[in-house]
Amino acid sequence: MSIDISHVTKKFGDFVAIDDVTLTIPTGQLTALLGPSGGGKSTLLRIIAGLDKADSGTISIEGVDATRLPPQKRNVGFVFQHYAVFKHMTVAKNVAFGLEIRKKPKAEVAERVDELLKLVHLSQFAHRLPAQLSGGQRQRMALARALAVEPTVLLLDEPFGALDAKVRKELRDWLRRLHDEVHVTTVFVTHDQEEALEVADEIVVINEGRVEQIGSPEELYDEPASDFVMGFLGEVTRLNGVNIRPHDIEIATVPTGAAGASAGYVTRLLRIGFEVRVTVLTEDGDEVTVVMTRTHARAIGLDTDVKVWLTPASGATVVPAMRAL
Ligand SMILES: Nc1ncnc2c1ncn2[C@@H]1O[C@H](COP(=O)(O)OP(=O)(O)OP(=O)(O)O)[C@@H](O)[C@H]1O
Repeated sequence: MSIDISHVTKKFGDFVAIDDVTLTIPTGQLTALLGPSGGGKSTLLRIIAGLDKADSGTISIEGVDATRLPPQKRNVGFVFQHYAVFKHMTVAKNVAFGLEIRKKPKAEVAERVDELLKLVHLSQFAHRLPAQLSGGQRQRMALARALAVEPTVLLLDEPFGALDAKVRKELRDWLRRLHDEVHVTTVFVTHDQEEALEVADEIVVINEGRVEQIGSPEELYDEPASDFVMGFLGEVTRLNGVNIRPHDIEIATVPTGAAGASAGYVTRLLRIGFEVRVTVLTEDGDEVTVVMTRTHARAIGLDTDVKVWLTPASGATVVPAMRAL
């Protein structure tokens, strides 16, 4: 069972926001939709939720054809970046809302709200108003509210986007742990590669309305299918017509005799903590970035204007360069 998206296309006027996307999102996993701004991630999430209608194609959720179902019949919970909370209701009432409109017995609602507030570590704030919570606490409340009705699928659109870096990181760890406890199929949109790499079981890279690659964080990082994916999931530099990660280049101050070594001169050395970022202008005219430890740079006597030889480290990920960096 899963979310099956088949040949979905969505246009806004002449603009193709989602271009014939076919994709299976596995049950019980945490899947990230990752890509640059405007790539179509939110549109695809809204189509899964039923908030937007695809022009063509089908969506099935856990074996049920949801293509024509309204959002409230899809059994999905959502959380958006700026979540609309009921400002005049306490945290507990906000979480209870979905259950109360479904006319669940009072005792059952109270029990479930208690359980959910515990899960999101907000029990002591049950009687506060949302305005008396921090941004991170408010997003946790939003998640409890979305989980209250036991959705089959939880959809999160940049849920931590508006929070500062430290709180984002805390919530990210927390979301991972929460997911390990409840295992509800979760799809979240992010443009932050670090967030996706840290949290997701599976990442779907979306660009210009199309799926560029699907895989685990390791697969995407180690075996990117294109220079776009490689560049989006980490830093890249260009050496001899291939894209390569700066820490995957070996640098020597004496000729190594290795086939395909590129000779050049160090033009800049920048020390950042324990790392050194070295810029090398090769004889072929490439400006290459190499990242290494300070100790290593010192040991080989690296400095500006020193002549060096660059080779890809063995086992380095390299992808033919197709477009400008
Ligand atoms: N209601 C709309 N009317 C017209 N164009 C739209 C509409 N909604 C989205 N678009 C366009 O569709 C494209 C995809 O938008 P979408 O919000 O899905 O991208 P995204 O990948 O989620 O980006 P972001 O990270 O910036 O939210 C964008 O170019 C956007 O301008």
